Amino acid sequence: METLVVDHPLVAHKLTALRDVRTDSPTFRRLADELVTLLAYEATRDVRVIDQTVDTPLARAHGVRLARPAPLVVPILRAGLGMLDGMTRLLPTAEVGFLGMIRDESTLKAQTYATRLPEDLSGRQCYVLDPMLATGGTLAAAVQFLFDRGADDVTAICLLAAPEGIAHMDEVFKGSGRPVRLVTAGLDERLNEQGYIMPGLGDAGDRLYGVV
Ligand SMILES: O=P(O)(O)OC[C@H]1O[C@H](OP(=O)(O)OP(=O)(O)O)[C@H](O)[C@@H]1O
Ligand SMILES: O=c1cc[nH]c(=O)[nH]1
Ligand SMILES: [Mg+2]
Repeated sequence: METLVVDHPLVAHKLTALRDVRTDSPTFRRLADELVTLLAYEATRDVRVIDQTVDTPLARAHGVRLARPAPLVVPILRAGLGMLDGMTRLLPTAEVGFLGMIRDESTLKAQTYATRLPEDLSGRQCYVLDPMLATGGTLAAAVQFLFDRGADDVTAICLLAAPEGIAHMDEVFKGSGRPVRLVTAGLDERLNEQGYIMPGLGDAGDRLYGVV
């Protein structure tokens, strides 16, 4: 998987604050929101545009506008919802589809419990939002779901990733002929025995929305 770890002091500063066990839920939400906007700037570098001219008060200028169909942003519930506003602030004309997925904490297998997306995703650029790429089971299932509906261009935006998750994505999608990109604020060392990213930031969904 083509992976970009965004190397920027503001991203590193916000990620450090996000990791801090003392960061409360309102602050965690704000930091996740700010971080995704910075990551989205890099993740949308290849967003499709078409030429357009515009009349300034002085003359005609050549520019671009976003191509159609509009990009599709797909937050993975629940934790990915914490990244949606930051993403659509940068890409206000994007459409939004929803995938509800949960990882069984004993088997670490991902289960899909909700889907609300267009049936046909041919020709759509898709941006998957999920703060954590741990074993990669969740992201692999999400990307496969989008491919099955015809998407051929998928970029995942994650706040943190583990090497095991990236390796899993490489394994699942190698030779698929459909490239998957990852843009992340940090690539951590490893997973622990419970499948948590180390040093990580804990359970992103719980830190955003409370322990369930
Ligand atoms: O790479 P994986 O090993 O599959 O783990 C990552 C997934 O786990 C977390 O979701 P969780 O299952 O905790 O659901 P939640 O967002 O409702 O908290 C996280 O937001 C990812 O979706
Ligand atoms: O570290 C992890 C791994 C999976 N899900 C999380 O929220 N955090
Ligand atoms: Mg969770």
